[in-house]
Amino acid sequence: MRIGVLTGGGDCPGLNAVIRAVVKTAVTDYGMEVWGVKDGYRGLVEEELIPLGIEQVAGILPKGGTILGTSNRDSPFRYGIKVNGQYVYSDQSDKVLHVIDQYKLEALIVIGGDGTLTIGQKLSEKGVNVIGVPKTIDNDLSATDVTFGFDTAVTTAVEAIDKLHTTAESHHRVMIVEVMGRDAGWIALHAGLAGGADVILIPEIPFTIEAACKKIAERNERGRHFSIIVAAEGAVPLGGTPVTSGVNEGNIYNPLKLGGIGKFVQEKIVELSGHETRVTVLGHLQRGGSPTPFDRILATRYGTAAVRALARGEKVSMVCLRGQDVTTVPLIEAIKQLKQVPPQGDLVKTAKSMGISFGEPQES
Ligand SMILES: Nc1ncnc2c1ncn2[C@@H]1O[C@H](COP(=O)(O)OP(=O)(O)OP(=O)(O)O)[C@@H](O)[C@H]1O
Ligand SMILES: O=P(O)(O)OC[C@H]1O[C@](O)(CO)[C@@H](O)[C@@H]1O
Ligand SMILES: [Mg+2]
Repeated sequence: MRIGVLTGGGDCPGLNAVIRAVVKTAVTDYGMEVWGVKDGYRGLVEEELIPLGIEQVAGILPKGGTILGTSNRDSPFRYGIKVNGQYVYSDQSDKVLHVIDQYKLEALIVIGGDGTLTIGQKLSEKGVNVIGVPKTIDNDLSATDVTFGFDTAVTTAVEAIDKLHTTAESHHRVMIVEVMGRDAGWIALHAGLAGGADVILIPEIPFTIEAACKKIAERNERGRHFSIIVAAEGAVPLGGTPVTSGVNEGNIYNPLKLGGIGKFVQEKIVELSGHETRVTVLGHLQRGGSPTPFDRILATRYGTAAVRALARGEKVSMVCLRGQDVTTVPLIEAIKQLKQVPPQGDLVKTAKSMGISFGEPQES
């Protein structure tokens, strides 16, 4: 059996661990041949594929990023090419089928988030066998308990919060940490809880500055003249819209580049309370670096499970973690709905018991 593997969407730590596990399992356990597709679906349209053997994946387990490259723009169903500085779009999915045929690939393993997996589903409807592997630092895929990359991103954010704590305390400042999380506040919630934040702002719970300032004032009264606010980039002020920093050219599904919520909150806090405030935007630091042991293991389990699923004849599914077990779900189930933080869920309740404010209007 010959299979292809690609990585799509934003990169994250653990992609290489999946690629390694796919190749080692496919080659050693099943005698399969593996082809790596360069830069996500772009490589299938442009016919950029490389053979992947044991040698090619040696030493990549701890390496961040992806040896195959990735793209969070290229979809075969709406493929953009720049002509005279302007993107011109066309459906290149038949070209992709042709390339798959030419390389005699019997299946694709697509490692990505909701977008990459949705494209995988659409290709499967054209007859391609597709096994998805759920990746994203945002942890926003509902069919799995966890996506790989999330644990590393949270670890990076917690390290930053710990460091900001000491300087916040020394200078009696409010420190705002802006973390990623476009539609879901999982990184902010986990990092805020683990880092002992005072205020956590997430897309799922609209906030008011008044409530955040009340928390800061309460702390001041107790002699705690500093506070830590963790804000997800997609957090929304009550009655407002997310703060954006530009456009993602040619991306109709994610047309707006998020960013700037930290600065927005800073200006409002200074306006309302006069408290000295600083902002740190973690940005793509959260997507870089070596995966944590948890992510290395999860990614390895996902990679081996994806190959095993193909070997036992599965045609369109996604590997996922359910409790202690790695299993599979139909791919269509995996992309139905994003997983957001339940505002009444245990994690939010726990955070509230720790005195953490979510900036809810009733708090002010
Ligand atoms: N609902 C959708 N249907 C078809 N294509 C989509 C959809 N959503 C996104 N895409 C396309 O899928 C590609 C990858 O999407 P995206 O950049 O969101 O990455 P992803 O795989 O979802 O990972 P992540 O969002 O975690 O970075 C892009 O070309 C995007 O335009
Ligand atoms: O790399 P880009 O295009 O700036 O994408 C950033 C987006 O990707 C993500 O990291 C998801 O992969 C989001 O959290 C963030 O909004
Ligand atoms: Mg996406």
